[in-house]
Amino acid sequence: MLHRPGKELERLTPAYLEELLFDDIPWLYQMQKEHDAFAKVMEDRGTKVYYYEKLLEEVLEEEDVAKKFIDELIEITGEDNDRINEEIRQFLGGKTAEELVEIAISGLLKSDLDAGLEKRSLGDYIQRDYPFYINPIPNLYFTRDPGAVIGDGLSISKMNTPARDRETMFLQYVYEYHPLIKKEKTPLWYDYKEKSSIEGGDVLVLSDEVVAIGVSERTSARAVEIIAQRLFDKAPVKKVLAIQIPFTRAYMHLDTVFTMVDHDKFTIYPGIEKAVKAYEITPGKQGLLVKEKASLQQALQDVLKLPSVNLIQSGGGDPITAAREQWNDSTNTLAIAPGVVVTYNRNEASNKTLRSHGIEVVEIEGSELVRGRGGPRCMSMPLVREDLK
Ligand SMILES: NC(=[NH2+])NCCC[C@H](N)C(=O)O
Repeated sequence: MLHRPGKELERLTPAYLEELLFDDIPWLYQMQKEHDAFAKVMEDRGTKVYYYEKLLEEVLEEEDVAKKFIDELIEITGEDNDRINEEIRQFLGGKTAEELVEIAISGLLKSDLDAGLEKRSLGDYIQRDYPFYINPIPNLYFTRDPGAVIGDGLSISKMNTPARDRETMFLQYVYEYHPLIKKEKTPLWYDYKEKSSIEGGDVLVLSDEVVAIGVSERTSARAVEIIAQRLFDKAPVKKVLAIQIPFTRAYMHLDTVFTMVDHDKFTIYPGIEKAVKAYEITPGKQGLLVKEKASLQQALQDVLKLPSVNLIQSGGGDPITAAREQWNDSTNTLAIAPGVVVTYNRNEASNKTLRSHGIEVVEIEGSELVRGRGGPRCMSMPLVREDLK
């Protein structure tokens, strides 16, 4: 599942970059071209691509669902002013499903609504100096993060920052109402209304029995415990590998520094190797058993029952190149088959290293896409994985 970047990106201004988790403003026209090419690369390899916005639109064709959606949208984005909320409700109620989705993603400008509104209450006169009633959500094209399919179930993330909350609410609607997801057969591993945060960029399904989860700036140790217990109870998952990485913006999720590229090969940003800690979690008689492992490499060998694993360092051996390319998502590879990954073409040294280890590297252009700080893996959410055994 992908989301084609849209008007929400054009609502970024320097004043709101940080709050909206961006470092720069992309050029939308070019970005969409890059994104279309990304989708095509996957389709050419036999992947069926669904678009988040389309699925949501299909769900909102149903009048009752749209009504509930509008109520919830107002509840989570809402103003502290009942009359304005009522105006927003009326305004959104008159929109088609397609228009509603567009507003829910790209936001609602005060100026779109305010014309003709007569000021009555104190709250009408005094408002926060902010252009939106509903925020744009420019991070939606990182579909990896609001959820993760693990086994035959779905985890809907509790995001760490308010800037991304609404993305998970969309996923909840798709889960709840879209026939593509057979809800009765799809257990929910995590719910976006829970307290402890977990984001999909930290969830790496390593096999049908092993899931690695990053403990990071975005995902808490507590969330890992909660989801691990549920997976042990109801999924075929037997082991969870918790991988602790430094809590910092440059690598907000595990998949910005570490991804799986083949059955026994991983790529890792060398700048974090010393700081990484790995813990093996298994079900015990009274709760979870947690064991600290000697190294990440050892941990991977053990949990995957492999005689050896290869950690391929990104950046081609030079620390400056590695750090620069990590910032541009060299390590955020998307494996579309064992030993075949999609990456940005700009990360020349890292791509070359992957190739020298026998990995097939499918390059895409990403000069605009990269500005949101995410690569091919962040920009995709696998719904169904083939059985590779
Ligand atoms: N899976 C990922 N690494 N996603 C990257 C998300 C980047 C996004 N701007 C954020 O900070 O949330």
